[in-house]
Amino acid sequence: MTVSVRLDDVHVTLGGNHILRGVSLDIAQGEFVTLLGPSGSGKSTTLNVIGGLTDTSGGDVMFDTERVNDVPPHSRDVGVVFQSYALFPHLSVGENVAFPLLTRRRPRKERTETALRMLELVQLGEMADRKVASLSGGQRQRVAIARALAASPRLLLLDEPMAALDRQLRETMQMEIKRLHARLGLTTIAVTHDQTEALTMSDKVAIMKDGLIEQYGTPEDLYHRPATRFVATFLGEANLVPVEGGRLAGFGAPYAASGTAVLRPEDLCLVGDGDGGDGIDGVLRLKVFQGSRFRLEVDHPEAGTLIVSLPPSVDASGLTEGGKVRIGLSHAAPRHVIGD
Ligand SMILES: Nc1ncnc2c1ncn2[C@@H]1O[C@H](COP(=O)(O)OP(=O)(O)OP(=O)(O)O)[C@@H](O)[C@H]1O
Repeated sequence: MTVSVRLDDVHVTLGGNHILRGVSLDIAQGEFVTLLGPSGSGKSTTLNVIGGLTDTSGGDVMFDTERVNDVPPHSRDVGVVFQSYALFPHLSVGENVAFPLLTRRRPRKERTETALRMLELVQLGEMADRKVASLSGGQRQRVAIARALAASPRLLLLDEPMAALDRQLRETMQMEIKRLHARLGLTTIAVTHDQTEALTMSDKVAIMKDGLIEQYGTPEDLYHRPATRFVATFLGEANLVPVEGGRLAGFGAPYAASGTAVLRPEDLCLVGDGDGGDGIDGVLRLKVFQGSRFRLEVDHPEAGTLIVSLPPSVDASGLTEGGKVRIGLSHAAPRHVIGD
């Protein structure tokens, strides 16, 4: 059975430094949650607190209704995959996967059968007898996941599991881990500093900054309704445009609240000459074709430098750097404002 996890006002002090300063987090049974944030924000420390590798100096760590602060790591039933994979190079793939069962003194037959089942789960069923040293990075990562799952943990923790892989392999593995999660329904908590990875894999994302959770929600929530400037700019590209007197600076569009409007590049569009006056004239500073979109940077005296995303099918041949470009708000643009 998998568990729900709750952190309630968790504090951690290491080497005299206050590293976690009151982290609270609610993770439902079967959810995939990612801790995302810049280097040093406390992501790994939070994961280690959940796994029992780091002691708390305050607050509660709950698995379902059980307080686990004083439960040692090996008694928490947690599977962990580290960035380094930490596999044993002198053992075969199958022996690596079976290792957690060996330490639990399970009989040989059960160890071999479970290892094979776990390897099939990560599509390495044929590789049980191979030496770890002969595997690619992506295969090693799968072995590490199979090993973490072998002892039927109640919870899976992934600490930057994709960091050592190249980009293409990382994207493949993100989808594989997501499929595996959908199949097993095991509560999973991952750490990453890669925002695309967080958005791709997670039911919910916790954005961390300076030992605190800045915002916790679904990827859509965080992207469309960031609570702070930090979240708006950390997760994807954002245009932060002032709203003064109920009007969006430059554009003049009416807004219900004052503060700073968050406009994603895809919330802006080109306005043609025939579309009437609903647009602002800016100067095109940069035009880049990125395959899935054109990315424009447009300077406007009141709205600032705006990043605009256009579909790749748009005829952009008439847009020249240094020339004038008229842009407006797309119909679907949300009117989201953050207070200052
Ligand atoms: N054992 C320790 N003693 C003292 N300070 C520590 C210790 N472990 C971590 N820290 C500090 O705690 C802070 C948070 O570290 P943590 O590893 O949790 O951050 P992170 O968000 O996972 O960063 P990264 O993405 O770089 O791994 C950092 O400033 C780090 O230097």
